[in-house]
Order: sequence, then C-alpha cells, then structure tokens
Amino acid sequence: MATDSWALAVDEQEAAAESIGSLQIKDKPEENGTASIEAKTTAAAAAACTLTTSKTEAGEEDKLSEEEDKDDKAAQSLLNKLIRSNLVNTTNQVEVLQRDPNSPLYSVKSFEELRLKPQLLQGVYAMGFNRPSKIQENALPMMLAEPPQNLIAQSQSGTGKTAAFVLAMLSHVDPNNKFPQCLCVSPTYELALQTGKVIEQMGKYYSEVKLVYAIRGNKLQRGTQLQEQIVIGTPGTMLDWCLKFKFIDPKKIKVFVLDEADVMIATQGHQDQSLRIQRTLNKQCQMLLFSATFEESVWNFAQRMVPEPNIIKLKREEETLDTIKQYYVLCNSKEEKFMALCNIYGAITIAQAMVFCHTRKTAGWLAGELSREGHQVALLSGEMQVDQRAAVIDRFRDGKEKVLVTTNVCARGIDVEQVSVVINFDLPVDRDGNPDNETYLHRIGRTGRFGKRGLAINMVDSKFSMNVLNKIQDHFNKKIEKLDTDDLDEIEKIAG
Ligand SMILES: Nc1ncnc2c1ncn2[C@@H]1O[C@H](COP(=O)(O)OP(=O)(O)OP(=O)(O)O)[C@@H](O)[C@H]1O
Repeated sequence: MATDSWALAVDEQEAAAESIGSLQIKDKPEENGTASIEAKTTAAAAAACTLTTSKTEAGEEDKLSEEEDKDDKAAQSLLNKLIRSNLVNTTNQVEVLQRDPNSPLYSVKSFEELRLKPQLLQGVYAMGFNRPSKIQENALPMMLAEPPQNLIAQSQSGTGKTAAFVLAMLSHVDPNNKFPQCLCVSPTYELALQTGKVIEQMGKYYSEVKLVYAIRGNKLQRGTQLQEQIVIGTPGTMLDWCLKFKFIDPKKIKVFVLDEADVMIATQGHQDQSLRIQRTLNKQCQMLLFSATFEESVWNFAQRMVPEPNIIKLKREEETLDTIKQYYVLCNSKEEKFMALCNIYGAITIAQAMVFCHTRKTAGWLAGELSREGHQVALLSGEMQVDQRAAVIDRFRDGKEKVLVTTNVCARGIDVEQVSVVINFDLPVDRDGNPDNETYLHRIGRTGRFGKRGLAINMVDSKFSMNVLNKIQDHFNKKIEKLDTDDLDEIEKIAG
C-alpha cells in the first residue's frame, strides 16, 4: 500500500477560530494536499497529528467497489421506503424571489431534468439520492443557467445545500483546463473537509476534475501554479493563495461559493477576508452564497458579496423543520438535568445523541457522569486541536461513541445521519445573555437530517432559562412542548 502523508501543523489559535464538522477525506495519494476525485480511499489517521491518505491495491479496490455497490443499493432502497412512508419531507415551502419568475428553468422535478452531465448523474445516484430536495430543485436551475446567475440562498439545516452548490461547481468546470476555476470558501477547517468529501463522492465518475484544499497546514512551494479545477478552503488561506502567493489566478475563476455565511460572519476576520477574495474576481464570475439563517447582519454581508442576486429565502416560521419535535424539561440544578437525561435514555432508544453545554467545565463534568452510567461518550470542545476534534467527530460518525457532549464549537455544520436526539443541556445564549436563535437552529439541525425525524430536548433550570426558551419559541413561532421526564410513558410517546 502506497502511502503519502502530510502533517497538519495547525496552530491553536486557528483551532479555536475554526471549529466543527467531519474529517473523512477519501482519496488517493496527495501531492501537496491535492486530492483526486476519482480515487478510492483511506481516511484521516485520526488520533495522531497527521492526515494520511493512501491508495488501495487493485484487489482491495474491487472489494471496495462491490461493497459500495451493496451500500448504494441499500441506501436507495431505504430512501424509497422513507419516501413511501412519507418520512422524507418533500413539502418545505420556500419563497423564491427570482429575477425571472417565468423562467422555464424553474420547474425541475428530477435530477435528469437538470440536464446534469452523465458522470454527475451517476455520482448523484451512487450517493443514494433519488430526487432533488426543494433547495436543489429551486437553486440548481438558476446556478446552471447560461449566462451564469448569482444566487443568495437559504434553506433549513440538512436539506441539501452542500450537494446543490457542489453540483453547480462540478457542472461548470472545464476539466481540460488545468487551473482553478471554482473557489469554495467554508468558515471552518472541518467544514471545508466535509464539503471536499461531498465533491469527491459526487465527482467519483468525473475523474478528470481535481480538487485541492486551501487549509492551514497544506503548505505549497512558492511559485506553484495550481492545476486543480476546484479549490476549497478557509478564507484566510484562500486569500493568501489568491493574493500573497498567487497560486490561484482569481481572474480565471468562474464560480465563487461562500458556504455557511452566518457562521462565516460570526468569526472575526472572515467577513473581511471573504470580501477581499470576492474583490479580486472578475465581474462575470458567478457568486453563490448559502446560509441556514439570515439575520440582518447576514443579509447585509450577502448583499455586499453577491451583486444582482436571485434570492431563495425562507419565511421565519419555516426555518425550523417540522420533522424535528421540540420539547423542554423543567429541572432545578445540573444534577437534576443529568437525572432527566438518564430518564430519557432509560425510556427511548436513541441511535446517537448530541448534548450541548454552555461551558467546557459542564461538558467535562457531564461526559464523566454519563460514562460512569455506562454510556459510550465522546467529548468535544474548543481547546482541542483541529485534528483531535476531527478524530472525535470521525469516531462518533462511525458509531464508536453514541453520545457526543460538546460546547458551541460543534453546533454548526456537522452532518451525522444517525443523530436522532439533540439535547440542549444549557440553552444557547450570547455573551450578553440574550437568546442565541441562530445557534439554537444550528444545534437542533444536527438531527432530522434530510427528512429524518428528530427530537430536540431543552433543559430549563431557572427563570432566566425559561425566559430564554420563551423568546426562542416566539422567535421561530413554533411551540416547544413541556415534557415530564419522570413519566416514562410520556417520554416513550414522544419518540413514537
Ligand atoms: N437529493 C438528496 N437525496 C438524498 N439525500 C440527500 C440529497 N441531498 C442531500 N442529501 C443528504 O442529506 C444530508 C444533508 O445534506 P447537506 O449536508 O447538503 O445539507 P445542508 O443543507 O448543507 O446542511 P447544513 O445547513 O446543516 O450544513 C447529507 O447527508 C446529504 O448526503
């Protein structure tokens, strides 16, 4: 087995600033961190500070592809079942403000109708996708139109935004041109890797297209002229690669994607860096901006980033998914909250759960208590280095731990399908103690991914936190029901 590796010397400052997500790079040997989309894979050799990618031998590849075929079929049949049993949410209402509402491009009902390249269609179906989600159905025709159209798009967590813009990028690149043509900026190191993985999966049958990660730790030699068509990374490194090192010629970029705009502006410096990258691009470059939430500050940023946009926006009451049932539990102390959590675990079968705490101290305490109760617990918090965090998320994704206890650092972006319950052990508040609605939405959005059902349970332990809960409820105009965790029958009912 041939193995190349490159060390990720990410400093702690970056670790604190750049949170979240998954680290599962599946690709072939890398030169300077370059990943080829076609290749089969091995992942991050997690616990150590090294990201290792390796190529499998031919025999192993056959075995892998047989296994993948089996997985693909299983995924497709599961999805069909879900659609038949109406568990897949196909009824999200989106408010579409198009510049050309009469455009025939608008009504697309299947991936075929999007006229995707055959290689991409193959990739989409291999991922087990049968039909486009609402955001994909609405956004893709605009993104694939000629001449290119700009887009600002909002859709609920876990509804397929990433897949939408990945398809747009893969559709626009010309594989014969060996230079960067698409830039995708993600707010965090882990999210960049997670999106990169989607590009690799979707582009599996489009092997001429290559991808490179502009993330800290991926050091290129001065004078390098990148040959990869897609560059994905975090704003600081991307800006350096465009302006300081000139690895990328910004004038040749055809598509610029800014993902998770709300998370982006929450990190100091990222807003400015993104704008600086945007200014280096040609006027004709297509600008695409995605976010799950659009507070005023996000809108202002979006409008500065994206000129003459098409806009897909949700109404406020549509921001929370109906498939995620929301409850609150009254307690008097953190010990009581812990007992309530144990009661919930005693009453319902939980595939995997994420528990959010306000401080590292509470998270550490809770993880210890849960382990003592015999739960397989992982702890994730901001002081860990990015590679350690990625390793923890990887293990959780693989089901090695069933409960992930975390602080806000992990609230956004992580895509783990099996998470069926999210617990707000502490409700999200900002520095001034005001309800943090955006974080609430991102947290509960870790369950109920792509039409699955999910439970969000909020622990309320004071008048103050009751007030926070009421304000969150009013903000989204969605009732959060009371749950008595001493009544096992009642808990069982909510899971039914
Ligand atoms: N058309 C589709 N059919 C089936 N599954 C899909 C489809 N599109 C996306 N998915 C799956 O749904 C899950 C959520 O998708 P994705 O991560 O793209 O959502 P998102 O809107 O970007 O979420 P977030 O706002 O949390 O980042 C992923 O596991 C993805 O593979």
